[in-house]
Amino acid sequence: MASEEFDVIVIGGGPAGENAAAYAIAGSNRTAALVEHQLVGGECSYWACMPSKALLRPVEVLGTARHMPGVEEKVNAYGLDTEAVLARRDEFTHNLDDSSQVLWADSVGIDVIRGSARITGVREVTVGERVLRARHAVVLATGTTASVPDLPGLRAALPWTSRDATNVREVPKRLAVVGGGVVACEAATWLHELGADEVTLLVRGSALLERTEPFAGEMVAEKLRKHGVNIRFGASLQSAARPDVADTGVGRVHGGPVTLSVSGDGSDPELTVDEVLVAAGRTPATAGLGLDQVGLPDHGYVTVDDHLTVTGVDGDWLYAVGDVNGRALLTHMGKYQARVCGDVIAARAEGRPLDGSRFVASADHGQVPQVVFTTPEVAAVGLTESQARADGVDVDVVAVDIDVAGAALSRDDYSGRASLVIDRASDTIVGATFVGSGVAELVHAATVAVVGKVPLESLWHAVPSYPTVSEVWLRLLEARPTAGR
Ligand SMILES: Cc1cc2nc3c(=O)[nH]c(=O)nc-3n(C[C@H](O)[C@H](O)[C@H](O)COP(=O)(O)OP(=O)(O)OC[C@H]3O[C@@H](n4cnc5c(N)ncnc54)[C@H](O)[C@@H]3O)c2cc1C
Ligand SMILES: NC(=O)c1ccc[n+]([C@@H]2O[C@H](COP(=O)([O-])OP(=O)(O)OC[C@H]3O[C@@H](n4cnc5c(N)ncnc54)[C@H](O)[C@@H]3O)[C@@H](O)[C@H]2O)c1
Repeated sequence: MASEEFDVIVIGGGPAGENAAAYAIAGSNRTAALVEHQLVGGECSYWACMPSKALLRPVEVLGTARHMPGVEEKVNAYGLDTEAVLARRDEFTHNLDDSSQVLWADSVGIDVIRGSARITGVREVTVGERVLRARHAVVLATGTTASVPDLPGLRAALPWTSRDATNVREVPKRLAVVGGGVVACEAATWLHELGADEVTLLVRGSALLERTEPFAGEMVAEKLRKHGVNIRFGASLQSAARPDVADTGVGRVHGGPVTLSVSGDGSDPELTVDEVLVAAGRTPATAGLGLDQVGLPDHGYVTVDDHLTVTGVDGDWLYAVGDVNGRALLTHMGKYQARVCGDVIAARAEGRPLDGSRFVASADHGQVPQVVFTTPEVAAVGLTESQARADGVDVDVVAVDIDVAGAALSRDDYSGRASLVIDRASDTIVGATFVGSGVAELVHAATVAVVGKVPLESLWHAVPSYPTVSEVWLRLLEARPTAGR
């Protein structure tokens, strides 16, 4: 077996892995290998964030146009042009060709190695016949894959996962979606608009988007229902039967009708659909990765400290960034961790102390922003009221409808709501949630306030421009009894 040496070896070429490799060698003559067994760019670029947002943007634009006098008269008779929407999606995913990402890797001095990697010893990674040795660090960035519950008949029915939904080629007319989380809500939104006439969400809990403020899930549910999506809460999938299964490829209907057995919500116990999309969370891609070779459990999320160093392994050489550490399953958080991790590797390689906040992934703890691109959008950062109370924080909560001039101007049917969770002791915001059209771009101001621990007294002087949706900040501050008085 050939043996090669690199300063840094990264396993997994998704957004987290790419950034960890780039930061670890930036401005130095260190070498890095990035091992990828599918496409450089990872789940995000080809099967997750990029295609899903490319599919959702036209839905939002059409929704706005349909509520804008002067425009609505021109568009109301039409739906989306499915072919054009899918073609634009394919442009964003580069038709599943990663050559531009590989060129970028090359340009920053990263060697891309194709193949499936596994750890075979301390600082040692094996890819097929090649044994790679790391002088300084090995970074795990293998991400997650879609979880498909082990229910009778379900896996045999070849259900859709998020990859099929984002890479849709053939829109099923009757669709069941298992789950009520982010993937379920977003996918139901675009698939319904692209022509899935009968969409049923099977949600085992009692709310959508359970990790957000309750009003967010309620507003998304209300809008989905208004658009004709059937949401069954308390509905538990028991089994699936698909007599005519066909492996037609990603994004195509996988055979004949599927009959689902559903219990718990008192509604029809049998549901027959053309396709079932399982959106029931993620499984870390650690099975077979050789974690047991270094004394770690051989599956599950990999636990790290705030330097992204894997806990339970001596020598500070093994790191894990992105989805695989289970801290925050979001691209921007994986890339943030990667920047911290790369800086830590560089500092340790150069014998510099880890002095300063740049070397600590502090935002992972209660300061995570997220945008859910549903109709309406949900944008949130930090803690919800219930999370803050569970953490023992004494909080005030203010919530107002987004009823400002900027909102009314942006579309005629604007309806939205915003809330702040305020730590009474420090008079700072520990959480913020916005629901409404276009709120995706509103959340970063809240992130700055949360991370910067900006006192509300100071925020009173951060004057939102008129007429913008951001004016809701003023309404929120006014809604707090003592604000600015
Ligand atoms: C439908 C959907 C939509 C999403 N939308 C958003 C969004 O809008 N915004 C957002 O922030 N997040 C979104 N996410 C989450 C986001 O996709 C993930 O958080 C992100 O991809 C994680 O990046 P990563 O680099 O950790 O892992 P991944 O992107 O999963 O990349 C891991 C890479 O490692 C490779 N790999 C795995 N094992 C090995 C091995 N043994 N050897 C070699 N290579 C290996 C894989 O092939 C893959 O390329 C979405 C997720 C889904 C499912
Ligand atoms: N816009 C975004 O930021 C975005 C978009 C999509 C996905 N993501 C990320 O991807 C991750 C995965 O998304 P997701 O929607 O798959 O997961 P999720 O954790 O958000 O939701 C999973 C849903 O499936 C349900 N569920 C879990 N196990 C089940 C079972 N056995 N039977 C029936 N229902 C079950 C849960 O109750 C929940 O409703 C999320 O953590 C999210 O952060 C982000």
